[in-house]
Amino acid sequence: MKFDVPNTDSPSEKVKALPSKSLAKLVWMLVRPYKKWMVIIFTAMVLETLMSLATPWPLKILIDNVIGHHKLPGWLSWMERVFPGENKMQFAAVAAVSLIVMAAIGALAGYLNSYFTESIAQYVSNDLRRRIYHHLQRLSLAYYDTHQTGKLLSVITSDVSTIQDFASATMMSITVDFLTIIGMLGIMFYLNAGFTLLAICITPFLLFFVSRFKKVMKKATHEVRVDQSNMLTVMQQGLESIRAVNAFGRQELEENKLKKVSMETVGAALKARRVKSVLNPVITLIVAACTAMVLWQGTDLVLKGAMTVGSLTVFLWYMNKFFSPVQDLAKMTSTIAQATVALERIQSILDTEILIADLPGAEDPGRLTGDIVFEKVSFAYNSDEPVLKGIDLHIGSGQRVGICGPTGSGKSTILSLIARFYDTTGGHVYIDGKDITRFSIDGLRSQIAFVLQDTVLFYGTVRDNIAYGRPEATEAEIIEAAKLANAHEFISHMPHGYDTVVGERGVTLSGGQRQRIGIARAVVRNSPILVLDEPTAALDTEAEKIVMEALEQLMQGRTVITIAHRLSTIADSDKIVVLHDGVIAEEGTHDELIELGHIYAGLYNNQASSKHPLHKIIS
Ligand SMILES: Nc1ncnc2c1ncn2[C@@H]1O[C@H](COP(=O)(O)OP(=O)(O)OP(=O)(O)O)[C@@H](O)[C@H]1O
Repeated sequence: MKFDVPNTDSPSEKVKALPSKSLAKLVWMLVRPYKKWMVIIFTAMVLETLMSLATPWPLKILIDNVIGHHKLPGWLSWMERVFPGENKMQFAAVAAVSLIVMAAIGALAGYLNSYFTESIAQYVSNDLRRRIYHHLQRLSLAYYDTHQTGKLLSVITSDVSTIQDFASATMMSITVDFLTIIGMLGIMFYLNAGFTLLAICITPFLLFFVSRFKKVMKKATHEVRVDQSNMLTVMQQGLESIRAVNAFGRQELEENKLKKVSMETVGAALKARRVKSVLNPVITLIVAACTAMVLWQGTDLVLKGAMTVGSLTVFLWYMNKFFSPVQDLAKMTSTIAQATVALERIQSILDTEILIADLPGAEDPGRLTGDIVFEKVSFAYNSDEPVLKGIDLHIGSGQRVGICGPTGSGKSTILSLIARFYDTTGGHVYIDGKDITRFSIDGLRSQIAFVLQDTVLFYGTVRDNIAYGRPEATEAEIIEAAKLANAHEFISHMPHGYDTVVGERGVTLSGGQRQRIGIARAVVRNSPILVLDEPTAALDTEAEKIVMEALEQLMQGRTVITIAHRLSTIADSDKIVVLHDGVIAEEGTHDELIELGHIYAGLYNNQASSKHPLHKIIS
């Protein structure tokens, strides 16, 4: 069977509707594209319920009208016309056939029900995963300063799969159970109103139990999920840093960390289990007491001739079945609690405002020339600790500016502000005379290329890694970029050239080779502003020389801002800025600063003679 899948290919459209105000709204947003399927599912559920409700009636007819001697009820009098005479086995045959027909209709409805429910569950979890990831991709870096990746991963994987299970299994049975309860109550009233009231009287007690336990379950479930996330974080960090763990021989420490969080998860899960285990026996006892009452009183009625044996049998069947959906609903308390907690955790991510967002009317800047002005710029990661204090700086287009200063003086922070990884807490940054907050973020960042201390290689081919700077780059552009970056030669010697897979579990590259791929990536991006954050700091002299040659090619015709501890790297810059404690302590060309004979001069001379990195000397 093949059905059209609703087109939900553009999560960005939906994400615009966020933040979602309530869980119900979030659920509705998720299932809305599948309205047609929901109608099919609901119809199938009603049919399935009707067939299940009708199941005991052939038995009643057999007991009362075939084996017993009661007259057929009015609505079955047509059977006497169709099968005249005393051959009651024909009635039995009709009852038997009707059982099969009902089972067949029920089975078909069940098939449609689970087919579409499973489909919705799969598509909804796909939408949800993509929606969360889409949102995470656009959250400000400040969000990641306070949220661990392991916890976010656990939401995208475990919480989404909890919702999927809930949507495919639990939601369906809850609806069927509700429909069954309503249908049964109607028929039971028809059979014996008194007994039915007995069942109804007990229901509020059951619901009271269920709701009391639901609260406890939800709390326990929440604890379990938090502990599971912690566990994932510990494992992720332990495995990610496996080299450091081995180098320091701290395997046991890492195992103990896992042991601790793992035991906490077990503890929280056991708390939930205690609550869950009490619930079922209580309900089973109540149900048994109720059934015993009907059995006792019902037999009395049958003996007095006030009720037929068939009716009592059917009533008991319903009674038993009536409590089973109620019992199911109670059992589902924990599943519902898990789904609610999962949705809440998902919603807490989706409701996080994208801290750095396009302002209304933000425009694509087009090709910038790269004239950058910092005007009284202040910044603090935490409101009480300013990192930059009133920075005034002009970097002309095509200029090369070097920034140096002791560790923690705010050098990288200045670069982050240019690309709007963070927004200034005071003052403004202008590029080409326009406040950068008036540019669209994507447009602004497309004008900046970064080469950082350590180039991250993504799992994929060398070609893809270079094209990461601009996916539409042609093969010729990629090779040209690699040549400019002094990378073509070593790439050509790799087992599959540009098709060699690198990154995690791919071919391992040396630091210098990685940097040259990073430079090729920046060349391909071809943006007017180039940001170099200690691109050669991790390299030995030989590798540094090759990378510097490549960088020289890359810097041609661009505005370049370089952070360096090794002052020789920035000595020939058009301007050198010395940052100290969040303020610009000195500014000028190398010669001017040497002549000034102050901080820079002292450091340069010291470094030249002792080769000590700047930060060690200053701090
Ligand atoms: N994401 C962050 N959250 C909170 N504080 C931060 C964050 N990043 C940096 N800082 C703090 O801001 C200050 C400036 O950091 P920054 O990375 O800009 O310095 P830097 O001069 O580039 O240092 P380094 O030379 O070591 O790279 C430091 O005190 C640092 O601890």
